[in-house]
Amino acid sequence: MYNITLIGMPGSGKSTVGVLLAKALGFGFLDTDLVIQQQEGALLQDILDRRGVPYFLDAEERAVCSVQCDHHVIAPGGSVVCREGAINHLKAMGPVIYLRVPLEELKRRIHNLDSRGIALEPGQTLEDILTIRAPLYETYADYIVDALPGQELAESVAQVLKLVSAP
Ligand SMILES: Nc1ncnc2c1ncn2[C@@H]1O[C@H](COP(=O)(O)OP(=O)(O)O)[C@@H](O)[C@H]1O
Ligand SMILES: O=C(O)C1=C[C@@H](OP(=O)(O)O)[C@@H](O)[C@H](O)C1
Ligand SMILES: [Mg+2]
Repeated sequence: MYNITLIGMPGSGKSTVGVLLAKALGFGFLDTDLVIQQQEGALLQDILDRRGVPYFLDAEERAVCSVQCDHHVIAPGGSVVCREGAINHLKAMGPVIYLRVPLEELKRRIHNLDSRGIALEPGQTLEDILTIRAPLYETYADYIVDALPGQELAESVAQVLKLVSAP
């Protein structure tokens, strides 16, 4: 079994880079946000608004742990590192790559913080969750790819491609 998982903050490019990476490698692509929505029968933001963050994270863990695939690029939500069972399931499936993007660049990229389905407790900011999650992303990553502010998407894809091979 060989899959590649991209982790990182919302807006770091897991979904956008992931699908291009899969295309370049001839792999399948799986965005686990879509699995959550289908399993829960609701949109991400609706789950968060109606059930709260802990329920959402548990639902994400259930969805991620239900994934069984081979030769796929997997793009989980940024919150996947908040549940050990979820991130460990992905780690067992192949290498994990952290797309590390500076806070200012994340803020430039995200225009819909309140509707995008981010697991923010009331009053929490993007900076707050970056502070909590950065050490988790670094701990769980097999490789880290740094994106410079303003870096072209194609360059981010090329950086990841250099790290992975297609056995
Ligand atoms: N170098 C880059 N790498 C990845 N995404 C980029 C880059 N530059 C700009 N973007 C934009 O940032 C956004 C990343 O969003 P997305 O792929 O949904 O991230 P995630 O799935 O990690 O939340 C997209 O709108 C993408 O076009
Ligand atoms: O970081 C977060 O709290 C979340 C980010 C979203 O995904 P992206 O990281 O793809 O934006 C969302 O769907 C996820 O499950 C919760
Ligand atoms: Mg995504």
